[in-house]
Amino acid sequence: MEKISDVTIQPCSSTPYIKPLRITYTQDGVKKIWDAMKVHDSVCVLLYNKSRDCFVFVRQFRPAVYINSVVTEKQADGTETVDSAKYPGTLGLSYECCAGIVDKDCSLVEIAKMEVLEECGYDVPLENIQKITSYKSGTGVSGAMDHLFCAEVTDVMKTGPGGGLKEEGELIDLIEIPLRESRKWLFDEAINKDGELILSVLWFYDHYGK
Ligand SMILES: Nc1nc(=O)c2ncn([C@@H]3O[C@H](COP(=O)(O)OP(=O)(O)O[C@H]4O[C@H](CO)[C@@H](O)[C@H](O)[C@H]4O)[C@@H](O)[C@H]3O)c2[nH]1
Ligand SMILES: [Mg+2]
Repeated sequence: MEKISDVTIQPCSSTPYIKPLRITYTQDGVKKIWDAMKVHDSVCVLLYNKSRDCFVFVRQFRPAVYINSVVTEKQADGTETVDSAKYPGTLGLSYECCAGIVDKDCSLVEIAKMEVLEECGYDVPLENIQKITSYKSGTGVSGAMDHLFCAEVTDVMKTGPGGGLKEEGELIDLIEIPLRESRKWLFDEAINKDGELILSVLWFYDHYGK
């Protein structure tokens, strides 16, 4: 099983955000091919606002969520289109913890702090940010590391509007979910959520005995 050799990695095409690759290798004497992706590692921060006993999440339009929620139509020139009258943009809205890619030369917790300020407008002291865990995500396709944190904030720490970096085209809504309503909300399958949000909130219940 673990006898891997002759590994090669070849690019298909590449962007600053993702790099699709074809990997060939020999496993237990059998030649194999696997198509995968290099992506950035990421940090993800569960925000709990103590002043109002609520979680603070972000809501964004995620193109990847959208195109995987609709039926596409193949055009004569080979492109695919989506009938947006039939499939509204709401299908691509996703609720997530504040999160960002690890693309700066500073510590993970410092990146977490920056993302909280950029996306949610809270200036949270580093000592209020605690590590939950790190794990491999998307193991079939990317296998990047996700580093999960939890930050306790108060209304006093809210120094800006959040909403993401306008110069990078980010458009982010802040959504507050009261702790007392969160269990039902967490398992409402009609609401698109990232798995790291569910994991972080379950950790919160366990850690704080809620
Ligand atoms: N991906 C991408 N493709 C583009 O074509 C593309 N074009 C521009 N961009 C820019 O990249 C930046 C990405 O923003 P973040 O650093 O905040 O990262 P997120 O997209 O929020 O992703 C995080 O949160 C997700 C949900 O929890 C997790 O799944 C990820 O692992 C986790 O990293 C933005 O400035 C965006 O304008 C693209 N980004
Ligand atoms: Mg983000």
